[in-house]
Amino acid sequence: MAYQTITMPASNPKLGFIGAGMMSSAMINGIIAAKVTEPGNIIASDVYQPSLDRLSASGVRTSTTNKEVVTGADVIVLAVKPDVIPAVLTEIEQFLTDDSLVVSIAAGVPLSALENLVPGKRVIRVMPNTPCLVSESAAAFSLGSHAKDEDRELVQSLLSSVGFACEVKESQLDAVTGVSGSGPAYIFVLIEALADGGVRMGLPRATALKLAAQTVKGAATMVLETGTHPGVLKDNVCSPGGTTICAVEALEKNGFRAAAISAVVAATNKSLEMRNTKK
Ligand SMILES: NC(=O)C1=CN([C@@H]2O[C@H](COP(=O)(O)OP(=O)(O)OC[C@H]3O[C@@H](n4cnc5c(N)ncnc54)[C@H](OP(=O)(O)O)[C@@H]3O)[C@@H](O)[C@H]2O)C=CC1
Ligand SMILES: O=C(O)[C@@H]1CCC=N1
Repeated sequence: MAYQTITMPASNPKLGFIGAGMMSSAMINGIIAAKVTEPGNIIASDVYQPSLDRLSASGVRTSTTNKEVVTGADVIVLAVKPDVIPAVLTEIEQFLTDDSLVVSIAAGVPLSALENLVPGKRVIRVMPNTPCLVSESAAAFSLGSHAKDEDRELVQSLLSSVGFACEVKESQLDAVTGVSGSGPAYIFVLIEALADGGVRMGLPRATALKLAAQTVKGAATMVLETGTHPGVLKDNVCSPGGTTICAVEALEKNGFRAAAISAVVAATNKSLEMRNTKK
C-alpha cells in the first residue's frame, strides 16, 4: 500500500505539544525528519526538564509553561497521560482562540469529554503510534463536532507525513488503540522472542536480532505491497512436509493466534475502561 502524499494545507504550521514524553518526542522527531515544518516552529512543554532538554537539542522550542505552547502554536497536541488531560484542558482553555486546533492523542479519552472541557473549540482525537519516529506510523483519527474540513485535511496531512493515517468513527478508536496504538509493543515482544529462539539454537544475539527484525519488516512489506491475503503468503512459505509447517503447528498448539487476538481485545477493553474512569 502506498502512503498518501499530501501537501500540507498550511505551510510551516506552528505545532505545540503539551507533554514531551515518549509519544510526543517520537511524533516531533518524525515530523522534523519528514521536513513538515522547521524545528523552530515546534514548541513543547513538560513538567520534566530532561525531556525538554532532549527536544531542545533537535532545535525545538521548549517551555515549562503550557500557556506558552497554546499562545505559540496553531495546533496544540495534548500528549499527557489520559488522567492528566482534564487538568491540562482546564488550565489552557482561557488561552485558546478561534484559530486553535486541539488534537488529543490520549488513549480512552472521548471527544465528548474533551469538548465538555473546552466548549465550542475545534477538537480532533488521534491514535498514533511510535513508529512515526521512522515515518512508518499507523494512525487513525476522528473529528469533534466543531472541527472543520480544513482541520481534517491538516491532521490527515500531518499524520500522513510520518506514515499511514485514516479517519474512523470515534467508536472504533479504542479498537485502533488495540491494534496499532499498542501494537508496536506486541511486535517488539515477537522480535525479541524470535531472536531468543535464534540464540537458543546457537546464533549470535546480534545476528538473530537483525534476522528477526528484518523478517518482520519484510513480511509486513509483502502484505502491504502485494495486497495478498496473509494466509496465502503463509501457505507460500510452508513447503509440504517442510520446516515451516512444523513451526506453524507449534504456534497453533501454543495458542499464538488466540494470544494475538486476546492482546488486541485486552488493550481495546482497557481503552474503553479508561473512558469510564473518573479523571
Ligand atoms: N506511548 C505510546 O506509544 C502512545 C501513547 N499515546 C498517548 O500519548 C499520551 C502520552 O503517553 P506517553 O508519551 O507514553 O507518556 P509519557 O509519560 O512518556 O509522557 C507524558 C509527559 O507529560 C508530562 N506531564 C505530566 N503532567 C503534565 C502537565 N500538567 N503539563 C505538561 N506535561 C505534563 C509527564 O511528566 P511526568 O512523567 O513527570 O508526569 C511526561 O513527561 C498518553 O495519553 C497516551 O495514551 C498514544 C499512542 C501511543
Ligand atoms: O499504553 C498506552 O496506554 C499507550 C496508548 C497506546 C500505546 N500506548
